[in-house]
Amino acid sequence: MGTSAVNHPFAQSDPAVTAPPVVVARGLTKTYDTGASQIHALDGVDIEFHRGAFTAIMGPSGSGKSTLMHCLAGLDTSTSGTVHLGRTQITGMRDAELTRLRRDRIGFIFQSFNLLPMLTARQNILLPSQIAKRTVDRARLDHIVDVVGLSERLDHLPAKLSGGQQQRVAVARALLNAPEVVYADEPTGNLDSRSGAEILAFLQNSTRELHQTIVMVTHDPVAASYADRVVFLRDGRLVDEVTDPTAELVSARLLNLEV
Ligand SMILES: Nc1ncnc2c1ncn2[C@@H]1O[C@H](COP(=O)(O)OP(=O)(O)OP(=O)(O)O)[C@@H](O)[C@H]1O
Repeated sequence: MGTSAVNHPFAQSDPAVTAPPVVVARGLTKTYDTGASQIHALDGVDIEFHRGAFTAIMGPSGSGKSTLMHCLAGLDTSTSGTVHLGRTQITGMRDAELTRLRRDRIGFIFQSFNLLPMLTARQNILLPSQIAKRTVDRARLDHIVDVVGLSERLDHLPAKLSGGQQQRVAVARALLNAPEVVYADEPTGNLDSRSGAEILAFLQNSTRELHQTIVMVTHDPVAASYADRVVFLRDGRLVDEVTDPTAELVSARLLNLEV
């Protein structure tokens, strides 16, 4: 009797391998024309992100990490190539459509938290759902707030919260709507190492428990080690990839790219 890939126990249990891709980019390029010369910020990137997988994007400064994330998330337009979110091709969409798509289907976590200072933690978490006139899943809200340890602080303004607590609010806000993908741009860049580790553990748990798909840009090999997979960019091209990374392995691969 033959064994098919579908029946393989590891293939079935590894979401990074078996789940259909949530985000697919093909032949993605982004060229800046500076007059005297052209900068190829992205130079033909093909990449997929699968449901429930936590992926880190790394690479030397100027390698194209932010450009890639912005093009994937519909925050920037590519010069050529395609990006799909599920069955939806987002390249070529008009601004208004992109705004709706980002609001309804994508979660964002930024280095600088991006909370509204006049709103409490609870109001910040609920704001995107209110703007989108979405019914809030109360059980999911309670679960997420509980997991990130914000239950006692929901009525605080951001100014009364530590950086780590503010980022937990941003994580809860990003996860509440169960978006198809969460993009995190240096989410621990402004945090001390303990708060950073907590945030990364929450992100990691959300992929395991809630099957959340997360794509994170980071400079930090320790942060990247929380991911299932690390992809490396150099000069706008994908040049390396590691699964089940350790901080040491990621550091060594990065060092290779910088020489
Ligand atoms: N608006 C722009 N005009 C011209 N060149 C740009 C522009 N934005 C980015 N670039 C160039 O595109 C390339 C990729 O930039 P990008 O910010 O994506 O890199 P990065 O890997 O995120 O860098 P860092 O780690 O320093 O944040 C760099 O050479 C950068 O100088």
